[in-house]
Amino acid sequence: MVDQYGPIVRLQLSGPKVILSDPKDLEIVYQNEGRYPFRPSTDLVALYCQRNNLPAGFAEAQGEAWYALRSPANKFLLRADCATHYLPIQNLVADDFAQILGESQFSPEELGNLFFRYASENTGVVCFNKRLGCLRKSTVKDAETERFLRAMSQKFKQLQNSISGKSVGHKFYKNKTYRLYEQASRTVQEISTKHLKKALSKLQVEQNPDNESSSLLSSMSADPSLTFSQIQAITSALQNAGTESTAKNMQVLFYNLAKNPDKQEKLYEEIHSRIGSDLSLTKDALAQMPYLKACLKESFRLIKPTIFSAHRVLPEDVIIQGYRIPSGVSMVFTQVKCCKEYFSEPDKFVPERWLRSHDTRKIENAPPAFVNMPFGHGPRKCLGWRFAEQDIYLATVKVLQKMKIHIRPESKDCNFRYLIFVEPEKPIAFYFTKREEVPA
Ligand code: HEM
Repeated sequence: MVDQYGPIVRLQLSGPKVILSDPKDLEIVYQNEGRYPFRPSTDLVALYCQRNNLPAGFAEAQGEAWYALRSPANKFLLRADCATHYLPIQNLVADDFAQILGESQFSPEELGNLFFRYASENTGVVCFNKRLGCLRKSTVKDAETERFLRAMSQKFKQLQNSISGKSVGHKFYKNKTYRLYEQASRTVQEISTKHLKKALSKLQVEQNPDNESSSLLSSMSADPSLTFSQIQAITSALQNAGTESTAKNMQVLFYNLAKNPDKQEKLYEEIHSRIGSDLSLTKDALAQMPYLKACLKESFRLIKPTIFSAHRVLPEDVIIQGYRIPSGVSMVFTQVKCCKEYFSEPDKFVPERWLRSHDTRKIENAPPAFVNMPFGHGPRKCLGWRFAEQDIYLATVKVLQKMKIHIRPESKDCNFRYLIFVEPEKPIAFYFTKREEVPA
């Protein structure tokens, strides 16, 4: 539609929606979003909260209710070192992930699940200060963790059904989609409440004032203004928003690296020159890996939008491309057009375009600021973006230290679709070979 109608498109989809694709227009939207940016929530989640007399979850809350959760979470999560604090334990998570990939052959579906387990283990570490065991071998799997993972997947599946139009009835009565979503949400809530209570009481026993702000949980538990249910709302949001999103975007990066073996090799050389084939990824090593960061940035650029739900509804009317858009109309961002305008060979995976020049320390022919916004922007920007990037860097580094990433011919031209997050239309058939082996 953007190709056919231009940078602004009006759609009638259960109310008017405007699709924007020019980064300059995105800038106008963000400049006018106000103190409490309004991102419409999915109706299934809103209905679940309403029908169960629950307050709106963090990602669904609006106005002051949203700010009351976001502001204490920001205290820790906007710190530059919030994610690097978890590097030692998350290196171990990534080691497990790489080891599993190297040990067996997996079907594309099993691989998709493995990415999800990796991301879930990492959010577990942040939310509960512990390993949940999502990557354990089948013989020693923890029954409760398995129940938790099944319930999390079920929540996403039903959310996708509701968004893709496969379910309409949930709006009017408790249909199958709604019932499955409700049941799964209750299971997730039950298990995560147990983990959270345990983690907080462990912190009280071990209380060490010097350490108070070292983890998200200790920083929140040291904040007297936060109640248990507020802490729970924040950790639930991190779990809901941080697993599928990371798992799916990580697959996109692996796909781009597999399709571009020369870039993969260049990345391997950077990794090898900094930490060899066995060492852990440290904050200092990460700071010296510009190509790794460029690869992720380029992967985000190629696939954007990374998630489909970063809409905005503005508090006042706004003029965009000469049209008055009334307040209350939902605006959706897609950035197809700007790719063609601002990047040479826009369909190619070229991480080099994000590297800074040695002399000027600037990116040559830098595109406008709002061209690549994988985590959104402004006060409502993704709360876990540092974690997301770190999780993906860790997995990529640990896998490439030992292996090469390939895709089987049936996945060579994979199409991606946008439901809640970007995802491959069919699970991607990756396979991995040890570095010393000759690829199949
Ligand atoms: C590659 C992975 C990820 C991508 C691409 C992504 C992207 C986004 C985007 C685009 C938004 C909407 C921002 C806006 O409306 O301006 C968002 C919101 C959010 N994300 Fe992420 N995200 C990722 C991973 C994570 C992780 C790992 C966490 C937590 C550990 C997380 C937590 C959140 C939360 C809590 C929100 C809601 C923020 C709010 O409403 O105030 N995300 N994410």
